Amino acid sequence: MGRTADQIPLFDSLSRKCVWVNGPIIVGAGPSGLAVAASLRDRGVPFVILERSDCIASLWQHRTYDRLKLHLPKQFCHLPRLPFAAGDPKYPTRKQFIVYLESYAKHFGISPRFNHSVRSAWFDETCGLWRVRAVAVSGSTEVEYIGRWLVAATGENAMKVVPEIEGLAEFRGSVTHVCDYKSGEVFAGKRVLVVGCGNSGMEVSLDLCDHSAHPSMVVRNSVHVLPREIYGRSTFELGVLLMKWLPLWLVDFIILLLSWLVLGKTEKYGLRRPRTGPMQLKTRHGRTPVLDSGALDKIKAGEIAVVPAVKRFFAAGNVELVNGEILEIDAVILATGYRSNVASWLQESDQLFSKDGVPKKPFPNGWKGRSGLYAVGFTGRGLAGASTDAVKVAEDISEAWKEETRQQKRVGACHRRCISQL
Ligand SMILES: Cc1cc2nc3c(=O)[nH]c(=O)nc-3n(C[C@H](O)[C@H](O)[C@H](O)COP(=O)(O)OP(=O)(O)OC[C@H]3O[C@@H](n4cnc5c(N)ncnc54)[C@H](O)[C@@H]3O)c2cc1C
Ligand SMILES: NC(=O)C1=CN([C@@H]2O[C@H](COP(=O)(O)OP(=O)(O)OC[C@H]3O[C@@H](n4cnc5c(N)ncnc54)[C@H](OP(=O)(O)O)[C@@H]3O)[C@@H](O)[C@H]2O)C=CC1
Ligand SMILES: O=C(O)C(=O)Cc1c[nH]c2ccccc12
Repeated sequence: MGRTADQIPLFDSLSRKCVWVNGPIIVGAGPSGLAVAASLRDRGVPFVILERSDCIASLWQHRTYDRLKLHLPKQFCHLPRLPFAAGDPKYPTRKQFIVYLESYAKHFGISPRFNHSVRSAWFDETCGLWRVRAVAVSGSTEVEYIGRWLVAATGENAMKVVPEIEGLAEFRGSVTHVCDYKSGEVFAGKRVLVVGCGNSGMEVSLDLCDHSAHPSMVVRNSVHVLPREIYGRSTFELGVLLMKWLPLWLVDFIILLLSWLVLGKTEKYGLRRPRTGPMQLKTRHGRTPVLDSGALDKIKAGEIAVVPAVKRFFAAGNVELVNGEILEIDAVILATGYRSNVASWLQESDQLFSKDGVPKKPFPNGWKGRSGLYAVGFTGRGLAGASTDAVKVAEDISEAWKEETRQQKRVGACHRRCISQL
């Protein structure tokens, strides 16, 4: 591991090492971690990024399916200070997005410490510093990073949600969470139950159809399905534009009217709409509407069956639904969502985060805690929300870092806080 003057090992033992970081410690090298790092680099502030995986943007590299594309136009998905290449399409593919993020990291000279899984982080009142313990995934080494600022950038998708459904553990066929799904190829000819009808459940069901599998999709609740584009214009872009002039309820009214013209009544196909409009649900509750990329046509054609909630699975390979119907199935794909893991590693007394691992204060106020704690990318607003957070966090840390650096220079070049030994 390379050492720079900003990261000085304080003491080494066989299994534990202490590293002083003259700048923020960023946890997570996804788009949020990269965005805040780039914004800090721009302001001349040093940092360390700790990443549990072996690459940047591990969600996109290891935990997404082959056919995935950004579902918002690229101008809403780029990170601060570096837009997508002009040659990239309006909706970059997963691969193009990864290439963009790799070049982003290279452009800003960002080299995260990979295979470093943060297990705990707490603020040590005695020295006024954050103490962040990471385990090097390859071996038994534990490294403690110590610094004045901590940025949580581990994302809203750090852990898969696996529901507890009776009989699921005994079910004889394959059970996969969508984060391990790559393509429908391996399911050709199989009857597959897709649990969940968010963007993942809908697109995986479509992918299964395209690979000659037979999906049934569980829809247990209401859901907003919108066309990805309305008459050639991104629905999201239209929503953002209208929101500049009109109240949210009116924006929703217009979007729902246009969606009805393009898609027809989704209720006819078992996709009941929530009472609250799609943009209100997204901005107030973080519930993303489905931006349809072709699944609805397959539902209309009967190639994707919409079914109600699951009551229980049977070991023999069938499933009972809440309406009493029994389906024979070969495999289950859980498209049941994700959650934050912040509560599992961050101990904080001032409670920037709720017990669910997301900031308590709603956007745009959830980015700053006390004692040098920050959050980037927990806004429920995708990549644009992460970029907004990142710029604010970098500005704030940069001011504090410059002030501390000036003070240190005044006191003497080598002045450093006293750090207790482990
Ligand atoms: C399938 C999918 C598609 C999406 N598509 C879009 C889209 O088109 N447009 C849009 O705006 N948003 C989209 N989103 C929203 C999504 O939130 C962003 O795309 C984005 O990846 C979030 O970036 P992030 O850095 O906050 O989190 P992540 O990308 O999840 O990155 C967090 C990083 O932190 C690391 N990490 C976690 N815990 C630890 C730990 N304890 N120690 C060290 N490292 C840790 C992880 O390994 C990961 O690399 C999508 C989400 C999903 C799941
Ligand atoms: N760029 C793109 O094209 C894509 C973007 N994404 C994004 O990734 C994020 C995650 O999306 P996604 O993976 O779809 O997760 P979501 O959290 O959006 O959806 C989870 C789905 O699972 C359902 N569910 C959860 N538990 C159960 C259960 N026990 N029984 C039945 N249904 C259940 C939920 O239903 P309920 O509403 O009733 O809780 C919901 O329909 C979103 O922000 C999404 O926009 C995802 C895929 C593609
Ligand atoms: O894909 C996601 O998770 C997003 O959060 C992107 C997004 C932000 N605001 C929206 C409004 C409607 C549809 C998608 C999004």
